[in-house]
Amino acid sequence: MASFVIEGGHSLSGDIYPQGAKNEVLQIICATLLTAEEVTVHNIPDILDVNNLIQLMRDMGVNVSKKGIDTYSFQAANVDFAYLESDEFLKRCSSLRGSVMLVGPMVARFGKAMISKPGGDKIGRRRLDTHFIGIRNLGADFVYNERREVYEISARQLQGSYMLLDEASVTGTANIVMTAVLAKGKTTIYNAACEPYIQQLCRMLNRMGAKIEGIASNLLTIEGVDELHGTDHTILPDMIEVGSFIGMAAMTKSELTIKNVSHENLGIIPDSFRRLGIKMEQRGDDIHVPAQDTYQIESFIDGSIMTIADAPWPGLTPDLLSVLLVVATQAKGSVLIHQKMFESRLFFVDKLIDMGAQIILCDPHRAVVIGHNHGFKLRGGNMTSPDIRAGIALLIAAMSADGISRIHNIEQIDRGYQNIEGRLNALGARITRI
Ligand SMILES: CC(=O)N[C@H]1[C@@H](OP(=O)(O)OP(=O)(O)OC[C@H]2O[C@@H](n3ccc(=O)[nH]c3=O)[C@H](O)[C@@H]2O)O[C@H](CO)[C@@H](O)[C@@H]1O
Ligand SMILES: C=C(OP(=O)(O)O)C(=O)O
Repeated sequence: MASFVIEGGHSLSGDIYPQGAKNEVLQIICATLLTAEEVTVHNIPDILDVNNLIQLMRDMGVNVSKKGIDTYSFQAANVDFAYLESDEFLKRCSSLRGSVMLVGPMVARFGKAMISKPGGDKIGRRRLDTHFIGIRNLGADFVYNERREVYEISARQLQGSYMLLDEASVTGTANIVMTAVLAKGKTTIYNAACEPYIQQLCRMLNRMGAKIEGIASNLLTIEGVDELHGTDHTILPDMIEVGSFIGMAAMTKSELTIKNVSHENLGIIPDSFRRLGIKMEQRGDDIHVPAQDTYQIESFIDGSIMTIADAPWPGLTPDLLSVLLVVATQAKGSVLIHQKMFESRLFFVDKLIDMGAQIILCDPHRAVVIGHNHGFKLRGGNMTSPDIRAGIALLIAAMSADGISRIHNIEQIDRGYQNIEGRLNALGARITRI
């Protein structure tokens, strides 16, 4: 288990480029299984989850070539079915959440797939009902193999269907879309997730020959086609990284320019930070955050205390609530952070409380933060990162704190943030990996 040692109290300054979006690239790589032709993907981040998925694709028999610093091509002319039956495959799948999205493309193109419990953050229950029900609606059979603790999925002829999803699941929608593109006839998915990740996936599939309408809405219509072709695709900048950098700048009183953010795909993210009083300016496609001595949390128009809550897109992504929470600890004023989707994502606040933050954890979903207005600095601490976004939030806390902090289990951060210490040290941070 690697750790970061952080010397707090240093401001940052300069330009930072967000990496490609982790949650988009996981979908896109899985989708390359839908064609025997070559698919080239640009702006792939060099992060643990993605590298694990690329290795998994290679082990499955996909021809993967590195074409440039962040460009890979994938050609799934053949897939090694013996490997898919192996314990090794199932073990690898259980190390990352994104592996669940292999099911849709495998069933659609080859008529069979296997799935064990996928990995990812341990942030509460993460059910797969939406995936299973949706893919079953298209005609696939799921059989549970008790001995191996896996589902074996098979389909002879997938048939398009109407479905109303029980929730707007991001990976669930991606999986169903990837199954439906090769099913016979028309599929309608209502209450579909519509994050930029899904929009990007649908646009790429259309370039491959799929017929998807309703992109960016929660009503997708898919006319099945017989086969798909190769294409080129560029991953969007990671909106969660963009938000993390906005919060980091405010918390460490830094002046940062976040470059090439793809503003039109950030949705409500910049405004959510503005509600905490953080000033920022859009300059072309960059976001400039000036150094700020203070930022004051807004109240609602009726004067009541601000609530920041997650919601399915175009609502606020749950993946930024940990960062917003940590940033609020040094704001002026109070805010209720309401994490509606996940039930174990707020427990990391104990560590912030140890560092001197004023937070009341009301229940597993809600925390009230009373900001210090920079009047009292957090104290450096010794902590373990429980999940990827708590990890980056703790890193931000440590960078703003007095003294030295240690964060253990930083593999959680490495899952989704590329060379984070190198990029932040170049701006003035003092972070050492040990
Ligand atoms: C690899 C990947 O892409 N992971 C992302 C994906 O995970 P993932 O696709 O696994 O998450 P889902 O969208 O399925 O659901 C996330 C959680 O929210 C709950 N839920 C979801 C929709 C809804 O309308 N109501 C509701 O309560 C679900 O029960 C679940 O507990 O989307 C999550 C929600 O944006 C993000 O946190 C993850 O980073
Ligand atoms: C929860 C996340 O990732 P995963 O779904 O891969 O666990 C995340 O990216 O914040």
